Amino acid sequence: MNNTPSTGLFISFEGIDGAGKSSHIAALAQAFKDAGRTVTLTREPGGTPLAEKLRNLLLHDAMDPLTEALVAFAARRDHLVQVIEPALARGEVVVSDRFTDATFAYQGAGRGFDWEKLQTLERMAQTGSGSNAELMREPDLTIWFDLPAAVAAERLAAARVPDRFEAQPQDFFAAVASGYARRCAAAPKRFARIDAHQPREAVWQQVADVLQARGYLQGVQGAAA
Ligand SMILES: Nc1ncnc2c1ncn2[C@@H]1O[C@H](COP(=O)(O)OP(=O)(O)OP(=O)(O)O)[C@@H](O)[C@H]1O
Ligand SMILES: Cc1cn([C@H]2C[C@H](O)[C@@H](COP(=O)(O)O)O2)c(=O)[nH]c1=O
Repeated sequence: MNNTPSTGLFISFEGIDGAGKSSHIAALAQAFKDAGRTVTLTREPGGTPLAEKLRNLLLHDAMDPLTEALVAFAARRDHLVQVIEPALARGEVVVSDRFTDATFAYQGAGRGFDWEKLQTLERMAQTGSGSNAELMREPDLTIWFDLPAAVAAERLAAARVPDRFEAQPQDFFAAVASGYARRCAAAPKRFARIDAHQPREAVWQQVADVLQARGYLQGVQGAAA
């Protein structure tokens, strides 16, 4: 079946490390494919060869908060120009594991970097990346997995060796979560808050309900693995 519409759809997933986004992102991408859509599944920082190199620096090399923000936005600009805008122009669904809200949450609320300067960088990096020079590209929908920092820490302790961010103390993640809450309050139409402190099936049901309520996907089946 090829019912690809002429306009694309851009969905980002956000949340503190360990909030449980990963398996649901894959399941959502599959649900769109089952509905006949072409999906570009991507992530930030990353998504292009250059941005993946910048990701490696961001996750493993010590740097000050402004440098972190500049690296994140440099990676984002390349990702937008090389991958996201072309996919949206082809009418695809772009599903990204994190986007700009992560920079506000981690570098802004987490590291304490100036919120207004981040807004300036956001406008610079996300304007004129596609065919419409005036447009500041933002996701059509941001699915925010809200989970207490203490619960995320328990989940991650059992899961994997931490990178530079995952090794931060719980206070840092509580601050990051407050950054997401601030972005959500500023853009309530774009954001959908998911209560991620639930069993996987219940979390998936919330994601499916959001997609259905917004008319992006009907009759979504199947819980995330
Ligand atoms: N609803 C859930 N209940 C309990 N454990 C969960 C749930 N969802 C995910 N987990 C577990 O928590 C850990 C972190 O999940 P996951 O890697 O999906 O998080 P994430 O948000 O993608 O994290 P990151 O952004 O750091 O990559 C994994 O071990 C996963 O199996
Ligand atoms: C986009 C973005 C990400 N980060 C942080 C958030 C996470 O700790 C890592 C990415 O790891 P993940 O396992 O792929 O979630 O990077 C950041 O600090 N700033 C950003 O803009």
